[in-house]
Amino acid sequence: MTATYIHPSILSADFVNMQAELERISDADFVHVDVMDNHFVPNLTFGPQMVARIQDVSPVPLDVHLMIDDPERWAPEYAELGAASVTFHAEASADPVALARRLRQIGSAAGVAIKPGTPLEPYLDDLSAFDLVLVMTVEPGFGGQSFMPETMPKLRTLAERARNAGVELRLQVDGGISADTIAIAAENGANTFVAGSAVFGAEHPGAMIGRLRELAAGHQHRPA
Ligand SMILES: O=C(CO)[C@H](O)[C@H](O)COP(=O)(O)O
Ligand SMILES: [Fe+2]
Repeated sequence: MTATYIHPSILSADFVNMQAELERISDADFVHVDVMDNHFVPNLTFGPQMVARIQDVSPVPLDVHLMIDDPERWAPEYAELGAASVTFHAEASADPVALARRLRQIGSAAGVAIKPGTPLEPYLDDLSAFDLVLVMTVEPGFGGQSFMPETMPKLRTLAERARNAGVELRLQVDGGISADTIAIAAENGANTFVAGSAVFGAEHPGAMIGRLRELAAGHQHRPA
């Protein structure tokens, strides 16, 4: 059975009590850290200094999601501060393959993200350049939005292309993932699940992480 990974998004955490919030999700595989610059998306979170402090105190490794312009300028900083994976948006990058190579050289896993309306085709021949592909299941910018099922064919195509090419990829979904939607994403090929409001809004985040993991594992993608 392929591993499934649950990444709570701290976008839905209490920013003033970040260390305590990180402790609440210590059962997770990774913590998903949304960096927004108010240019690439109409929202603003934090930058490298805050992420470095999160890296210092987090009980689980960091999965950084950069929703920023000019990732060539900034993404390497997040790899250098020790993030386990750094994912930048294809729409914002001048050369996604070159940037992924740089991130790997620094020592982090390299991820590329695409918005719901962005076609997959330009990247399908370069899958081996990446460790992770993030298919956004909402328009990036805000937590608490509804899952967009129309993104699922892209995920399925990606899963099939990666398998046919023999490329081991983490296929990540982000946006609207909950106990109601995780099964459909798993069935369509996702193995790495970001969940913000579903985890931090739960009475017991650890129990919700366990439940999401079980649901994902029980609905794994079956190749056609
Ligand atoms: O990248 C993001 C938004 O752009 C967040 O990771 C995502 O929205 C998580 O929040 P939720 O699970 O509540 O949808
Ligand atoms: Fe995210």
